[in-house]
Amino acid sequence: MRIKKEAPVQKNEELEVDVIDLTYQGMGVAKVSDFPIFIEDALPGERVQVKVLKVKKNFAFGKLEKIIKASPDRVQAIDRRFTQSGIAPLQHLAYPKQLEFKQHQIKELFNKAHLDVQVSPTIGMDNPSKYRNKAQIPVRKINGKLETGFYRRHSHDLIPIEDFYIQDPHIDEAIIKVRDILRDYHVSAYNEVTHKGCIRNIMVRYGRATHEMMVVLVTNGKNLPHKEDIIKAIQSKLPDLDSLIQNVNDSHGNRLMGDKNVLLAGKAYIEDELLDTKFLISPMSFYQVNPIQTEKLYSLAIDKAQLSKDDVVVDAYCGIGTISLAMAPKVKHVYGVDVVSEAIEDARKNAKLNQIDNATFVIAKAEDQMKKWADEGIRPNVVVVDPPRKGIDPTFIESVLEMKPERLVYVSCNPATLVRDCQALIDGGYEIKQPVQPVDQFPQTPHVESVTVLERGK
Ligand SMILES: C[S@@+](CC[C@H](N)C(=O)[O-])C[C@H]1O[C@@H](n2cnc3c(N)ncnc32)[C@H](O)[C@@H]1O
Repeated sequence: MRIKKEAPVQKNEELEVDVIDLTYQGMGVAKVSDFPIFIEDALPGERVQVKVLKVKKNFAFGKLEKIIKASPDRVQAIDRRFTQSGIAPLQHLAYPKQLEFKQHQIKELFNKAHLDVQVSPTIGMDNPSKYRNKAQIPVRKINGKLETGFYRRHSHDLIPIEDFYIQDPHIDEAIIKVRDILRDYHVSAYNEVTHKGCIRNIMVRYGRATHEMMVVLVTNGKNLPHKEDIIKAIQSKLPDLDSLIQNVNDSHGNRLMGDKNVLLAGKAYIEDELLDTKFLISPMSFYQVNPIQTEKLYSLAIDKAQLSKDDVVVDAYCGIGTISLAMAPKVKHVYGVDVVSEAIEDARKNAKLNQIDNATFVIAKAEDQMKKWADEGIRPNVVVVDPPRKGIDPTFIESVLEMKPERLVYVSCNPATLVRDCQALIDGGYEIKQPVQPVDQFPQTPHVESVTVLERGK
């Protein structure tokens, strides 16, 4: 007979504990008889008083009530709401320590997989705030008023916020202006319980190099009351706005954007520049959110690819062709693939915009297209991957092993899937000889970006 094990802590219990670690989500970890308690805002080395909020089978969540002994790495938090909303959950950790935490996280995951891989110190920012070039801000009604802000973590309760701390201030300013116009015209905010109300969220993109700006009003259905007046008011309050778009999203659930875009004013895209290359960016296309660090990240990826004039490169998960087009002038041909059709349409336009004629872009799942290219006999010397958090598909790895590129440059935003995929590539004969290089794309948050080079063994 199995005996049900009791958790050693109970809901609402008050405890004094030592914080021993930080989770990959940036929460402090304490243990009571080996049972982990995750505590927001607590740092390793601290002794804290916590109140147990929730007890699950294998762990509990605790609320930090009092810091009894503070870590020397603790700094004054800018605003409690940035932790509550998850905008900047590491704001209380000194920036150099955030960089160490990110390096350590990657190292630990490789160690756990018994892979002997070196990890270099994280490349950080001189000014680790106000860096984001994109915001997607939820809109809700609070106390009868349309508000913009961010959700409390693990909930859909909106906390009104005007200064988002990690976003370019031009974006914060635009959101306040648009919010006030929507209030003036009594446009309703979306209510996800009743599925009624008009504005679901406001997306803003800002080109750091070009200062071009796009505002997207995401609406629950086609109707946008007082459309013409709102367009005029936005143009008057944001005279330099380059693109105003309505995105229709009448889906139930958490999808941020719908499939249909209606151009309200200006262009259907904005332009920006990275590494002396120009890019058109449509509302649905992925574009890295920290342009200063992106240049460092891509320069590293390009250097580490050791490109030469006769090389054929595959850039998988290529988005609007950022890496492909920065590499194209150095090689014979680049093949890019992405599953989002708008991104590939942008990539093709971006090739023309930069007078690049040695890049081919395909709309497909990377795993399907790699197999097709392998079957067609395409044999790249270098494969670059920059996948979403879930990493690369096993069938993609099979095609890499068939194509036998000399190098695979892996740009990763999730060290857990990076390590899993590296393991599969190492099993297939690849080696990691150079240290993995983390680059801090998301200061004040626990997100970790890195570049790893896998070389084909002899
Ligand atoms: C992290 S972004 C990288 C984009 C680009 N390399 C850049 O830096 O701008 C990941 C990209 O993968 C694409 N994507 C997601 N799943 C995919 C799949 N199965 N096959 C191809 N592309 C995919 C997304 O559309 C997105 O553009």
